Amino acid sequence: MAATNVHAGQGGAAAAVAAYLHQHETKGLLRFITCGSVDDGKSTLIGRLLYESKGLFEDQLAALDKDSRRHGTQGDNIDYALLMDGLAAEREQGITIDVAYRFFSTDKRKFIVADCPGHEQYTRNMATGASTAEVAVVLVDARKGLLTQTRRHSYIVSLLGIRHVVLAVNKMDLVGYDQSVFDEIVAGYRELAAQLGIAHVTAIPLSALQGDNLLQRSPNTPWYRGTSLLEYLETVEVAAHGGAIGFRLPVQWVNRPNQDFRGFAGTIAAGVVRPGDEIVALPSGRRSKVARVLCAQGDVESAIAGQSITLTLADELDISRGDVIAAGNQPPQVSDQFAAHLLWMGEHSLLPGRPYWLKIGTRTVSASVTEIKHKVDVNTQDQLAAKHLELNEVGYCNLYLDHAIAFEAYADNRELGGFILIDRQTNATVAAGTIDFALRRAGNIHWQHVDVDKAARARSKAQVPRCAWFTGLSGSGKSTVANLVEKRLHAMGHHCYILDGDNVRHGLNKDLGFTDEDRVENIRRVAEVARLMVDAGLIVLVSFISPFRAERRMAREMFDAGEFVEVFVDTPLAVAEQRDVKGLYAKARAGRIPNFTGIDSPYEAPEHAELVLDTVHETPETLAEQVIARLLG
Ligand SMILES: Nc1ncnc2c1ncn2[C@@H]1O[C@H](COP(=O)(O)OS(=O)(=O)O)[C@@H](OP(=O)(O)O)[C@H]1O
Ligand SMILES: Nc1ncnc2c1ncn2[C@@H]1O[C@H](COP(=O)(O)OP(=O)(O)O)[C@@H](O)[C@H]1O
Repeated sequence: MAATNVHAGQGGAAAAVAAYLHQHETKGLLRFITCGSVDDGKSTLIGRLLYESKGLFEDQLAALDKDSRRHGTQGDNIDYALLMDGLAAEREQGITIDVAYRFFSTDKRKFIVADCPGHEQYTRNMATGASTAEVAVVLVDARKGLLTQTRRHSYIVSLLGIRHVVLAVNKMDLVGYDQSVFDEIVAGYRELAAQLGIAHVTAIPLSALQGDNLLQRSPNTPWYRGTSLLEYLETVEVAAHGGAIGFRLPVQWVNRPNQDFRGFAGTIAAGVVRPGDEIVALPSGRRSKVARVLCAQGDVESAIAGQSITLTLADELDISRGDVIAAGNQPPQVSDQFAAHLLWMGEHSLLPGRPYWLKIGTRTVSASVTEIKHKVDVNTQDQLAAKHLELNEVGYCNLYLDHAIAFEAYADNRELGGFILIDRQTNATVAAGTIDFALRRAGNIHWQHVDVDKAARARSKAQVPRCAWFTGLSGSGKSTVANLVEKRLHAMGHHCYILDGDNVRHGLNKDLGFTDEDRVENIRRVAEVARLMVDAGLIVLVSFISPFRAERRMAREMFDAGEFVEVFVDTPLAVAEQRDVKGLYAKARAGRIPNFTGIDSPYEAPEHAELVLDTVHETPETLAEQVIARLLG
């Protein structure tokens, strides 16, 4: 028996975990999570499991060596990934997760326990701990019975696809080992489990403190005929996720040491592979056959889920990191739109329409939530309307990706169905997600070919289409300068159009106000319109406050290189407020306009604008000339 301890966010874990797993290599591994609060006796239970199993050693491990596990390097340690894979990849993104991993083993199995504290940050902590666990031990205090937190934890357990739950009814000694107390709690829990779709529930009466039914059956509960907790953990059969589906290899890197060898390396997410198997590379859909399957020791006859391999193929296919090589006769789906659950972990709320990085398997693409269908009260599972998601909230959302990816429903395969969302400015992990299904409309909408293209339209107008994107505070001078620019360009015979916030908000965007989420949508829509206008060959002048960097960046990325010219109308707040052309600042200061930019709603100044206009020292005419020079240059 051996046990060791590692805290996520601390670590040096790579080497220690690798060493630990190697030492017990021949035994099966079970990952489980414990949920419940300290009051329920969770610490006692875990401590006792480790202690009573004898031979305990505890070892605090030094800080995680970030470099050692940077993705895409050859040095990625596979055993380490065993622990840190899946949703747990967020640690790399700098999120603080309060999950303690402990390791111990018996003669029969080795175990990794993710111990998540039950307090405040439960959602993201549990998401982290549960994302790789096969079993959840849900603790209940026999005196208190099922609590809101039992419901909450069980919901997250079910959401993250844990199929085996141990209902550990603890502190049985304090209710006199009364069978009726136990039976009542179990009956209540079975009802809950049925609602949540948890298939396998095993209830065990325990006293963590006294050791009843922990390692052996206790004489204090003669009416209980089941196994002890440890026996259960040693023997429970957990079918591998994705066992029924075909071979899937998310490609981690392409190994090309010389011209003669081109291998695709990664960890098998599901299924089995053998030389000669038909495969399909996704999302490209190209087909070939497996030539060789290589493990660390060299060529092998077959490899299975969980193993790290390098494949070579019979044909030269263009496959790169992030692609999925899959069984040719049983490929996963490919889509760019999904319905998914999101567990929001970000300090700032989720804003529909804002692009985030979505990381699934080894692939990273840009994605945004197009709609929050509802959020879920994690305590009651009630579905509530929502415009945004806050820290620790769970929402059911539609997502749109800028590239199609190979995926599987999370219920079928955690590797290809679980993802994280990453904030593009801060690189922090802001959500864990589970794919439910692809939206059918994704497959039904295709790009329609048109014969007259942007270049032809631009030629007929004898101009280079561009988008000048004016951003700045209200009253900074966006409209004034944009107007002058249009007037002059028009006089020169150019084809222009001004999209002004005030005007567009009277029509296309009249349903939007000034909350963060409405501003995100406001900018998304006008950026799409501007893009269409540039595609039509026009020079477009967008004059919106556009206060957030994320949306200005999104707008920029909609255009071809050189088309987007960000113009920062750089007027200090004090100056804009003094001008107060429309009297809005006075109203905002008087508290009559909530969420006013610069007053109680942020303005994030551009960091890399193509042009910065100084309206304090230059005249509008001079500034207009600067913009024109840039647009026609
Ligand atoms: N709460 C609040 N905050 C900021 N601005 C407000 C607000 N309420 C009304 N207005 C008026 O709306 C104009 C800004 O609209 P935009 O579409 O450019 O704003 S944003 O880009 O969505 O932030 C802005 O026009 P400009 O002064 O031309 O910038 C204001 O006149
Ligand atoms: N150098 C300058 N550039 C632009 N506007 C200026 C300048 N100096 C003073 N102003 C005045 O500032 C105000 C800017 O208002 P506006 O153009 O409507 O701003 P915005 O569109 O950014 O809300 C106008 O009254 C304009 O005359």
